[in-house]
Amino acid sequence: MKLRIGTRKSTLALWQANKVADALNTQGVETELVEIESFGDKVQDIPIDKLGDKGVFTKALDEALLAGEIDLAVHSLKDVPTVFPDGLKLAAVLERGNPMDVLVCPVEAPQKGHSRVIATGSIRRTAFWKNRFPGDEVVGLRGNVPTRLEKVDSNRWHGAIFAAAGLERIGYKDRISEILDWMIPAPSQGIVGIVTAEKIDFEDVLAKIDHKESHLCGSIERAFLNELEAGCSSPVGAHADIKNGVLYFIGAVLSLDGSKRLDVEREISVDQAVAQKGAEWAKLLKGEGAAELLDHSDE
Ligand SMILES: NCc1[nH]cc(CCC(=O)O)c1CC(=O)O
Repeated sequence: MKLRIGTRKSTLALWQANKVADALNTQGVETELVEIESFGDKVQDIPIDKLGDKGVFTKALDEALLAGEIDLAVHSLKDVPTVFPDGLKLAAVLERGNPMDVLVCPVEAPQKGHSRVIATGSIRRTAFWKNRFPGDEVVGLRGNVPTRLEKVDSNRWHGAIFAAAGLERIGYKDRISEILDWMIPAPSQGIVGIVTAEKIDFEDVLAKIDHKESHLCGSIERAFLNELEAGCSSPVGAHADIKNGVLYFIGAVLSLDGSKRLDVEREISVDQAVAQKGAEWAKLLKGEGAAELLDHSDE
């Protein structure tokens, strides 16, 4: 058996696909990488949230799975919509990397100006930043990780926000200026996910490489996002973490401008933790008006 692993072509995507290949090879399974370009990679100059449909990074790989051209697709799980197309599923995840958001400052001192300028293409990061620093200006930023790093240096903004995992994976750990430990990460940030067809004959080998705790945390965070009918470009943060048999969860929904914010924080025993808990906790925020906050986010 030789499994065909579908991946996007960015350095980060290839690192993640190779990580899955290594895990499978360790189980004695041969693999081959199939590189596929996604819509989100082709169109680099339009903000992510303006590209339309959910799944701008996943659709081309979904289609290849459904057409039987690949056996599995590897994604940053945070880019994967919470609802799968018919016939596909999240089959396994690797152990989570660093889930945090971080600030990268330019190599040369930032430009002087009236207010600090922070760059990010993410609606969630913008809302969290504005919530904490309402006086700062936030400007858009797109492209893959190396492109975004070049832009920070050439524009000399005060900083730009990145996922720590993305930087660490492709050798830019030393560019991290500050860990934003107050910012709640995107649901599933730092998790590599493996998507397959619903029915496959290599379920047993995926079960062996699946990291159960990361899978559980990611599923709870995704259920939280799904219950809010929100996606990866919504001002929603969620993070679950397991320590000594206890699962700690924090989640928040913000208004686009960061001026309003609803939070939920819970601790439960891992024995009681199921994906559905995320939906339960999202319902608590809906009861406080989360849906209305998000409604205004689509404009
Ligand atoms: N939206 C792009 C994206 N998708 C996954 C990662 C990083 C890896 C991860 O979070 O798992 C990144 C880069 C970033 O947000 O800076």
